[in-house]
This record gives sequence, structure tokens and C-alpha cells, in this order.
Amino acid sequence: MSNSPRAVFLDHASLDLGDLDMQPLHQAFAELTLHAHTRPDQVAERLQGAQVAISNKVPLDAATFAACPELKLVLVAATGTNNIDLKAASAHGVTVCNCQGYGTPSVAQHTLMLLLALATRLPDYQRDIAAGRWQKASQFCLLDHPIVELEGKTLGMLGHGELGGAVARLAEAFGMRVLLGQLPGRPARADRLPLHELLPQVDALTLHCPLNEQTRNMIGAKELALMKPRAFLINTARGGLIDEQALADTLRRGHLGGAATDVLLQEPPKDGNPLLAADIPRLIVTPHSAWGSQEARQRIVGQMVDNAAGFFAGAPLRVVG
Ligand SMILES: NC(=O)c1ccc[n+]([C@@H]2O[C@H](COP(=O)([O-])OP(=O)(O)OC[C@H]3O[C@@H](n4cnc5c(N)ncnc54)[C@H](O)[C@@H]3O)[C@@H](O)[C@H]2O)c1
Ligand SMILES: O=C(O)[C@H](O)CO
Repeated sequence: MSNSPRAVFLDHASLDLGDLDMQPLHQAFAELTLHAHTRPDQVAERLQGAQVAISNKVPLDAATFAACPELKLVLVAATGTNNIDLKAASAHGVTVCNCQGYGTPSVAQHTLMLLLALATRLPDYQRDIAAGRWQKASQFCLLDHPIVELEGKTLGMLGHGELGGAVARLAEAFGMRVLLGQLPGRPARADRLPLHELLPQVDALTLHCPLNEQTRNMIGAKELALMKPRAFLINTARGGLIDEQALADTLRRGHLGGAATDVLLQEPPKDGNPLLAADIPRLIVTPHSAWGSQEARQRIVGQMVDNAAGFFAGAPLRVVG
């Protein structure tokens, strides 16, 4: 690279577990400083003198861009960019590039795994066995939790890009019919149903769109009430798309067949979260791990190297905002 940019990776421990080849990223910059984690109050200081900031989930806000005049490029080590103030970046002349399609097999299999776990009541049967119920049963099997066949059922989808498309293909392989919903703030399309028409029809709903001002809390108490009483809800996109308290209340009331989420509004959920209460039935929570295979994380390294090379060659790649 002809320029000699200085780069700072603010949360590299969220990407590299020691199992990645990080050499290409080191070679992409004259100097690359790795911080395992960075608190919000450390961001501006750590980025002083850097032209490139690398962040997976560390927020970069307007104050940071104002305090770091040498910053030219943000490489997001993820697809979701809701931790970056894109308007402020643009106002300060900073280009933001994300990673796209790096983890499609990982996130799609995780989403289907959650749907299958809800349909087969996997966590409930595992709990039963751990509690010794099968061992004491009067017949060869336990069938205390109703099992749902996916074949012939309808999957509703909000967000039909890279991940939504992959999940739709897997669901169709299970014999499901896929219906697409109209996202708030997006232009109407003939092949998208408004939410109030989509929700009452679906046996499961899965979310695959970005979190932004239009999509925040797009599934609240009103939308949950429109869903069939035994429908499943799955979120592997972003916390904040679903009103968490409304979902907890809905499941406690016995509405919905179950819900599964890989994402919460605050991560890690240090201050607690309505969806972490132990008494919520038919709820599966995974710790934002859908993307996390070694293969997917290594592809992020490769895409960030390409994004940096493209930017400094005057042909930026995967620009967002
Ligand atoms: N849980 C995980 O590990 C994990 C991993 C990767 C991505 N994600 C989340 O999944 C989301 C979807 O990922 P993807 O790769 O399918 O993204 P994508 O850009 O390929 O698809 C996004 C979909 O949302 C729609 N959309 C609505 N509003 C939009 C907007 N303002 N900007 C862009 N698209 C908009 C697009 O039309 C498209 O249908 C990401 O934004 C991210 O938040 C989660
Ligand atoms: O947006 C993404 O790519 C995932 O949340 C992993 O960071």
C-alpha cells in the first residue's frame, strides 16, 4: 500500500479468538494497534493520530469523529453498522465500510437451528431429561411438549437481503412457504405484504434487517398480538427490532408458540434484560453467536483487508451510509 496508514482495532478480541490468520490485516497498514476491548470513554484517545478505526461493536459517535480529525476510514468488522453514527462520519469526511455476506452459512444455519429447536421443543425435552423425567416415564417416550412439523407451514420474513435470502432457501428445503413483509421506512413493493397482513398469516416470523430509526421496535405488543397464538418469532438480526418487554409479557401470557433471539438491545446484557428472566416459557436466547464460526470470522479479516486496499487505491468497497 503506497500510503502508510495507521490503524487502531478497538475490540479485536471480539473477532480473533487466537484461531485467525491476522497477518494480512497487519500487512495492510504501516502500523496496526490491537486493543482487546475499548470502553466508550477510551475511544477518542485511542484513535488519536490514526487514519483508520476498526470496530466490531464499539460505538463511534459524532463526538468521536469531531475529536479525531485525522480519521479517514472506519472498517466495521461486521455487517451491522448501528454502532456507528453514519451521518456524523459523512459530515466529517470519514468513509465507513462494512463486511457483507461473510457469515451467510453460519447465520442461516443458526436461524434454522433456532426454528427447529422451537418446533421440536428441544430445550424443554433437554430440561426434562436433566430433571430425570424420561428416566421415570411409564412409556418409551416423552411427548409432553407439542411438536410442530415445518413442512407446509408459512415463514414470514422481514428483511430479504443476504441472510434473509439464505434462510428462505433453507426454509423452502424444509417445505415451508416464505412470505416477505414490508419494512418500515422502505418503499412499498408488490412482493412485500404490509405487517398487518403478513403477521396473522405466518406460522413463524424471522427478522433479517438492519436496526435503524425506522425499524427500532417494529415488533411491539400490537404486532405480537396480530401473530397466530402458536406462531414462532426468531430474531438473529439486532436487539431493538423487538420491544423486549412486550415479548416477555406476550410469552408469559401464553401467546406465541415460542420465541428465539440471538441478539439483545444491550450487549453484553450487564444491566439485566427483560428476556433473561428465568420464568419466561418457550424462549431461547443465544449470546449473539450466530456469526461466530472460525470460517466466517476469517472472511471478515479478508474483507477488511480488501476494504482498506480499495479505499487507499481510490476505489472504496462496501461503503455504507
Ligand atoms: N446475529 C448475527 O450474528 C448477525 C450476523 C450478521 C448480520 N446480522 C444482522 O443481520 C442484518 C442483515 O444482514 P444481511 O447480511 O442480510 O444484510 P443485507 O443488507 O444483505 O439485507 C438487509 C435487508 O434489510 C433491508 N433494509 C431495510 N432497511 C434498510 C436500510 N436502511 N439499509 C439497508 N438495508 C435495509 C434490505 O432491503 C434487505 O432486505 C444486519 O444488518 C445485522 O444487523 C446479525
Ligand atoms: O453484524 C454482524 O455482522 C454481527 O452482528 C456480528 O458482529
